[in-house]
Amino acid sequence: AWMDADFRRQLSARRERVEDAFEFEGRKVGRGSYGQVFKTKPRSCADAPAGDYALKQIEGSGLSMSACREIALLRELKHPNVISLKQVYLAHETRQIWLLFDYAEHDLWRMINFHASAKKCNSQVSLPPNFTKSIMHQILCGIHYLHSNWVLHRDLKPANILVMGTTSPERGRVKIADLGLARLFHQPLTPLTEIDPVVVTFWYRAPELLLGARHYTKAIDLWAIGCIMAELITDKPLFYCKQEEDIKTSSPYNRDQLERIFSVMGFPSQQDWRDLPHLPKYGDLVRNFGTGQQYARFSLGRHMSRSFGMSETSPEFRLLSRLLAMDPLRRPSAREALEDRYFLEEPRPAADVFNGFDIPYGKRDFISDSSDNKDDPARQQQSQPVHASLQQYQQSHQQALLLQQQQQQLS
Ligand SMILES: Cc1ccc(-n2nc(C(C)(C)C)cc2NC(=O)NCCO)cc1
Repeated sequence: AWMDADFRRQLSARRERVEDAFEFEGRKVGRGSYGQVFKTKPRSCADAPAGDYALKQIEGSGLSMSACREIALLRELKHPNVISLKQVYLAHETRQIWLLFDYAEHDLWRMINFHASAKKCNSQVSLPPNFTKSIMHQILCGIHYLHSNWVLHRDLKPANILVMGTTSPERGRVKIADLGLARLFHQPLTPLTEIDPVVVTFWYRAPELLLGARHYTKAIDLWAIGCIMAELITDKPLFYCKQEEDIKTSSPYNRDQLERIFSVMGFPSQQDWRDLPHLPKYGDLVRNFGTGQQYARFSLGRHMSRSFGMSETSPEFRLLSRLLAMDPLRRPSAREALEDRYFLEEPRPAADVFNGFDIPYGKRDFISDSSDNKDDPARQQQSQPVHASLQQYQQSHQQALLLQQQQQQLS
């Protein structure tokens, strides 16, 4: 052994063990190919400040490439809208790696599902008028910070946008994370067969990626942010596309996903996207879609006004259509998006996206070990029956309303 045995024994005796410092038994809130995440509190003896933490046990053992990347990346990054790594624990006996993060009670995937269910049950959930604007502003601030540090996210989607809960001092603050599985491979053309066969959604993938672009770019992240903005407005994935379970494609070209994009956006003309013919899969595109005449009457404006009564002249729509430019060169940078009129006019974006309103969403459920991993959000399944938390919300909200009415009658 390269170190003196006695010295090693001393080090090992002094090393803080994660199980001594934190209580996490039976408090698993997430699991995927990346490992598993627990909601945890520091034990009284630990020197961590009180409050909830997320403890991530990284899959595999020893310093894997992905563990190295995650630690090296996160320890350099510090921004209010990016998840922050608090501590790293190396369990030498089991060669396990544990990462400690601040705990985020909510994420956009669960929040949007909650609103979609509420709409289906025709029950109203009250949210501040600047809710979407506040969330968009903080996502763009976080991505602007990452992009200025030359960090691309590569897998932005609602499940990766966390929001701090009411027990956190940062109530209602957005934290960009990567709970991911696509994080393991940088090349956009990695055959999905190599990635865990969990269903990967293409709904947020920019058209150039679907047409074989070889490198991720900042513009690819901005496209995904446009998709998230539309979903926050309508509570539906803009480019929702049914996909066969455990899609085992090795090609980046996904005809159904492209078809969905064209049926919302229309088909890009030569003027819209000059470099389109230079993309690797342009031949497949022409073979499958010809000149795209069948999409001539479709446009984002038509889709958003018909499906949501949104005006094509509103600042909200204008920013959305800038983010969803088919040609990546025409999409704004994060900074240009932040300077858009949408964020300058009333109501202004708020630091607490809930703006002091009650937070209607339930807490995360604990995952028992028996249930298979169908629960992880990457499968776009619901871990908690959303209507359960909806009922809780209605009951608590109902009581508050009754109390208010009684008080008004009394006064
Ligand atoms: C292998 C690996 C996995 C996740 C990350 N990663 N990257 C980021 C950004 C948002 C800074 C880009 C955040 C993370 N990691 C996490 O968000 N970890 C907490 C839940 O797993 C990096 C590398």
